Amino acid sequence: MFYSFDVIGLVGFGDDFNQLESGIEHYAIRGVHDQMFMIGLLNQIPWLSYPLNALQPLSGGFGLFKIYCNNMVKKCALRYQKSHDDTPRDVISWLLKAQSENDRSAPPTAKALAEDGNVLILGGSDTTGNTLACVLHYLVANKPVYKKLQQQLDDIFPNRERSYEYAEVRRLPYLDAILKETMRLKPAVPGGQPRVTPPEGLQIGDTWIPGDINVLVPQYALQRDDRFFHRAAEFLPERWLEQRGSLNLDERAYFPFQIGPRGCVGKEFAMMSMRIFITHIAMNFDIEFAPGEDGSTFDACARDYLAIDVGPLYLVLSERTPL
Ligand code: HEM
Repeated sequence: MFYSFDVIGLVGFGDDFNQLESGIEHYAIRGVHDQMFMIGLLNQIPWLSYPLNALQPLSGGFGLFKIYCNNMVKKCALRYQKSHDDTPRDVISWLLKAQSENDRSAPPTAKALAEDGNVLILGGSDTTGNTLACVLHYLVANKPVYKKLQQQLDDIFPNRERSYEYAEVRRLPYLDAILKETMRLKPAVPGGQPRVTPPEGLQIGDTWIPGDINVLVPQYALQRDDRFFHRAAEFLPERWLEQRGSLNLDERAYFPFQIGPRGCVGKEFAMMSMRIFITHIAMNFDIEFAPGEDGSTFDACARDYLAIDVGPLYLVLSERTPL
């Protein structure tokens, strides 16, 4: 979790949350986590979030998070004003550049830019962090899968870290199959996001939905449905490889990043960040459940707080012997 927040802080603002280094959860992130229940609830009642957000004392820890992000956006603006860098190294500075060039993709106001800062950190952190925790859980619970991944990495990188190249990792189908299968069973946004039907209403198959109605299509339910995925409850990375035809009955029911114009803008970045994390762990460490841990509570207790919320998972990592 610390990893994903630090990475998105760097990519978003050019400044990380220093969590990996300090080992301490940043106060702004703790603010978000303390209010996950409320964030999940308000996702179902969107109109209520506007007055609550406007009243700073009611928005509590989440308010602190927003203040922190707004300050980071201002810091980026000062830095950009000084440098007018043509090739900035963080997303907010790219948006500032777009604003200064009157590009049509630029956020129209300072408030919109600040909102982009919040959404970027929220969208790019717990999603990736919780998915990675789920990947580790499935890998430890499915030893042969982990061993096979380690073997493939050893074959490609005979000198491990010294020969590591992301371009090779990107071309590793088995790794992507593991990530895809994890996101099928534990999608980071499990309950879907609300959409409004067009004013004239919508006919879907035999079902008529009137206009201006909030609808949700929950990834979690569809991606575990036996009508679309044979042996849907099982973790089977092979379903994305050699057994694709026999195990995946209808892949249109798979959409962990959503689809369409409001789908995840960070999809490629998320995949890259997760590939890098998992491959470094697998190359360098063997993993076991910690004494007293069997992963069952972690597996059973994931909750839908807009992003998936997973409990603690206690693992022991031991350094692998050199090749
Ligand atoms: C495993 C990782 C991730 C998953 C599964 C995921 C999933 C999603 C989903 C399902 C949505 C659509 C929400 C909706 O329907 O309204 C979304 C939106 C978004 N995601 Fe991701 N995401 C991930 C990582 C990231 C990362 C790393 C970033 C940033 C670099 C990011 C940035 C965003 C943003 C900004 C939006 C809002 C897009 C908009 O409203 O137009 N996401 N994500």
